[in-house]
This record gives sequence, C-alpha cells and structure tokens, in this order.
Amino acid sequence: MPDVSCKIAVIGAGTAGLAAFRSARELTDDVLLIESGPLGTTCAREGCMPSKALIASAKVAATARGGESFGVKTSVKVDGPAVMKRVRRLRDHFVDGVIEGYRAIPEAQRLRGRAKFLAPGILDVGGRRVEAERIVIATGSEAVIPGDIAEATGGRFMTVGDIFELHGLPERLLILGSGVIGCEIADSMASLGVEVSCLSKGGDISFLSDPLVKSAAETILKGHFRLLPDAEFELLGWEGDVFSVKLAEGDGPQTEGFDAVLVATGRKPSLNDLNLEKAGLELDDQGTPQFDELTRLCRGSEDKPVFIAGDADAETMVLPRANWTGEAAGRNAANWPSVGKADAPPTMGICFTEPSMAQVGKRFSEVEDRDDLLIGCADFSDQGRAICEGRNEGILRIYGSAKDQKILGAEMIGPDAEHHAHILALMLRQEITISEAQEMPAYHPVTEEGLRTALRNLSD
Ligand SMILES: Cc1cc2nc3c(=O)[nH]c(=O)nc-3n(C[C@H](O)[C@H](O)[C@H](O)COP(=O)(O)OP(=O)(O)OC[C@H]3O[C@@H](n4cnc5c(N)ncnc54)[C@H](O)[C@@H]3O)c2cc1C
Ligand SMILES: NC(=O)c1ccc[n+]([C@@H]2O[C@H](COP(=O)([O-])OP(=O)(O)OC[C@H]3O[C@@H](n4cnc5c(N)ncnc54)[C@H](O)[C@@H]3O)[C@@H](O)[C@H]2O)c1
Repeated sequence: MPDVSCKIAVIGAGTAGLAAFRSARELTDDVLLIESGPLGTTCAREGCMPSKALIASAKVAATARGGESFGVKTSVKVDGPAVMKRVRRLRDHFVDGVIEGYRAIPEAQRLRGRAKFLAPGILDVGGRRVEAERIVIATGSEAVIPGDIAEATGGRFMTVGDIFELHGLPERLLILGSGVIGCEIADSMASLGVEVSCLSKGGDISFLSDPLVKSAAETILKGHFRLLPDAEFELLGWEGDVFSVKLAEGDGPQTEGFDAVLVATGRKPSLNDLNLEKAGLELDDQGTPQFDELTRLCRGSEDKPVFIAGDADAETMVLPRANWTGEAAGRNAANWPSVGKADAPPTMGICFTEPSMAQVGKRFSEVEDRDDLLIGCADFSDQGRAICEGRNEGILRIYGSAKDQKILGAEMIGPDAEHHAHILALMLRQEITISEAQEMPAYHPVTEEGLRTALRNLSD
C-alpha cells in the first residue's frame, strides 16, 4: 500500500507549482502539493521582489544625486545597512504573504519533503511513498556556477540570494555575468555608490539581441558602472579579504582587487534530485524532459502523465511564464486525458536597469532573416518629454512583417521601456495590423510619442 495516493501530485510550491495546484483544485480536490524548501517562492525570497526593492533605493539615490542639473541641490549619503534592512523587510513581507496562502491549503493536500521518482507515477518524498495518477514538475531553477569560478574563488562567492543577506554594501563588487541579474544588480549597486565591475563572456547584455539596441545599452550602462560584456580576464583568487582579477583593458593587463564577488552566470532547471531517469520520460542531452509547449505534457509519459511548468522546463525563466505554464499544467493534469492547448501570452522580458531594457514578442535574432522584415525605430535622445526629465537616452526598435502586415516583436532600452513593452504586448495579443497600431493615440508630451514614432516608421 502506498503511504499516500492521489490523482495529481504537484512537485514544487513556487509560482508555477502554486498556479498548477490552484488550477487543478478548481477541477478536483484530489491534489497534493509537495515542497522541500523554505517556502515563499524564488520570486519573493530571492528573485523579483528583493531585487526590485534594492533597485527602488538605487533609483532614489540616483535621482537625488542628479538633482543639481534640475536646480535642486541635495547632499546624498547612502546608508548601506538601512538600504539592506529595507530590502529584507520588504522581502519578508512578500514571503510571509506567500506562506500565509500556502498554510491556508488544507493539511491533507500538502506534503513537506524532497520528491524523487521511484518509477512512473511513483514518488519518494522524504521516505514516504506517493502514488499519483498524474504529476506536475514545477521545481524551479538554480544558479549555474562554472567550475573555473568555483575553483578560483574556493567557493567564496555570492549568488543573487546572498546579496540580499548583506548587512551593508561592499566597496568594490565584482559581478561575473552581464545577463539580466548581472545588469540589474550592477546598475543598482553602482547607483548606491558601490564601485562595480561587471565582467562577462560572449558579449551579452541582458536578453538583447538587436545589435543597435545592445550597443545603445552598452553605452548607457558604461556610464553607470564598468561593464565589459566580452572581457578577457583571469580570476587569481582571494588573498585575505581581497579577491584579485587580472584584466586586459585599455593599455594592457592589470590586476584589480575586490571585496565581494557575485556570480550571475545563468540559471539551470532544478531537476537533479528528481531521479528523472526512473520517470519514463524522454530527456534531452542536459537531462531536461521534452515536452509540448502549449499542453505542458512531457513526451514519453502518456501512460503515467507528467506535466512540466515554470523555470524547470529550461525555457525563458520569468514569472509570468511560470504562472501561465503552471495554470496550463494543473488544468491539463486535472482534465487528463482531455488536454487543451494553453493560450500563451506574447513573450516579454524586462530588465529593470535605469533606464529599463525590454523585449516583447519575437526578438531581433528570431526575425532578422525574414525577407519581409520591417523595422521601425525611435531614438529617445531627441524626445521632448524625455529631454524635460533628463532621461533622453535609448532606442526602441519594432519588427513587423510586410507580408502579414503584423507586428512581430520589439527590443528597446530607454525611458518607460517597461510600459512601452506592455502596450506592444497588448497589440500583439490582439493581433492588430500595423496600420491599426499606427493609429495609437498619444497625449503630449509623453514618451509614448516615441513608441508611436517607431510604429509609424515601420518600413523595410
Ligand atoms: C534575482 C532574480 C530576479 C528575478 N526578477 C524577475 C523579475 O523581475 N520578473 C520576472 O518575471 N521574473 C524574475 N525572475 C524570475 C522568476 O523569479 C522565476 O522565473 C520564477 O520565480 C520561477 O518560478 P518557479 O515556480 O518555476 O520556481 P520556484 O519559485 O523556484 O519554485 C520551485 C519550488 O520547487 C521546490 N523544489 C525543487 N525541487 C524539489 C523537489 N525535488 N521536491 C520538492 N520540492 C522541490 C523548491 O524548493 C521551490 O520552492 C527573477 C529571478 C531571479 C533569480
Ligand atoms: N527582470 C527579470 O525578469 C529577471 C531578473 C533577474 C533574473 N531573471 C531570470 O533569471 C535568469 C538567470 O539570470 P542570469 O543573469 O543569471 O542569466 P543570463 O543567462 O541572463 O546571463 C548569464 C550571463 O553570464 C555570462 N557568462 C556565462 N558564463 C560565464 C563565465 N564563466 N564568466 C563570465 N560570464 C559568464 C553569459 O554570457 C551571460 O551573459 C534569466 O534568464 C532571467 O530569465 C529575470
């Protein structure tokens, strides 16, 4: 006899798992939510929310520091311990909110422990055997630590969650990786007065793929902190409290010292402990299940269905996606064998630097080879409202199809980019034509006039 048997077991009580649990429970009470970690979700505990709390303090510091050019004089002193205390207070508030919701779930529907597959449809959870007719994997992701970095630092480095545990700000911070985490933390720490060097490999700046937008982003961010997206460097190691790096920049190699090291070199799905080889699933070379994007059903699992959602699927790791994939997985698990295709929203990425970077729909790299490609551009350096506010930097590029007369996507950095991305996402969602989009109303003076300019000059 199994210790527990249920119709649906959801592994992971993060954003995706909670969404799967909720949508399954609308259709059946026989759902079990399994969680091994500290609860509270990655988003609230070490992701979206504490990072945005840090960024909020940074924005206040940057605005205050820039006051003089507006005729407003202030003397700015950043109180590092107070900044970090606020970050933790807000983080705890968000985490507590999630935990409260978790505790409201009837006890019979939740189980604490690390799940691993014993066989298709059978899990071990901390020594208890769970038999489930259908399973949802929503185990999230974890930081990737390249071997050479682990070796050179002797394990003495921070990942992003550790940053929020700091009780003060470091003087000289080395950030490895100029992806989304690297850019957000580098930009905010620099605004808070930390001397930041962000060194990366491969030339990436967050998720940008459009060379013109990327080049604008590089120029803007280089004005805030030292950014070398494709750096030549050698990690020398710690000597006492100083971590040394040999760096080729300008006149030749030089050695520099840092007080703290943040590794932000990417994330991978947390699947290692799941014993997936016992689950009867088709796995790729990395050990990630193969699945259908819109039904979330894992290939090879048709007898004992397994669905996957959130960061665990190794696709774009952002919260809105964790939500919709979780909902779709939970709904299809409950409705099995009748599975429906999810109505996936347009992809969106926002990197909360100042100004923010954004991507919506298809990225440039996905459309650049089209022979009917239209591109519309707006340059914010000469944009009225942005000039008034001293935020006149950045560009926005929109991609369209001449054949279908549809908007395909956009990439941008500039004032209010996060909001422009949302307007474009709505247009993509509603599948309006380019000429309909060009009728977008705009008040004056607003930065949305820049967005309208880009729409109006969509041409080949
Ligand atoms: C620093 C940072 C900033 C971010 N900022 C943003 C942002 O601004 N906007 C945005 O949209 N996205 C952001 N993200 C991404 C977003 O946080 C994630 O995409 C999202 O939280 C993923 O949710 P999830 O449910 O897949 O994973 P999680 O929330 O990590 O949930 C996975 C759960 O599974 C549990 N688990 C794992 N293995 C097992 C097992 N074997 N048995 C039982 N339980 C298990 C874990 O303990 C965890 O609770 C950020 C991420 C980071 C790291
Ligand atoms: N605002 C947001 O939505 C938000 C914020 C933070 C994180 N996230 C999510 O978290 C995920 C992980 O973020 P991330 O920034 O860690 O990953 P990332 O994949 O965005 O960037 C990793 C960067 O590290 C570089 N790199 C890899 N190996 C390296 C090495 N050995 N030395 C130096 N650089 C190296 C890569 O070239 C890349 O630029 C993102 O994909 C994103 O989906 C989202």
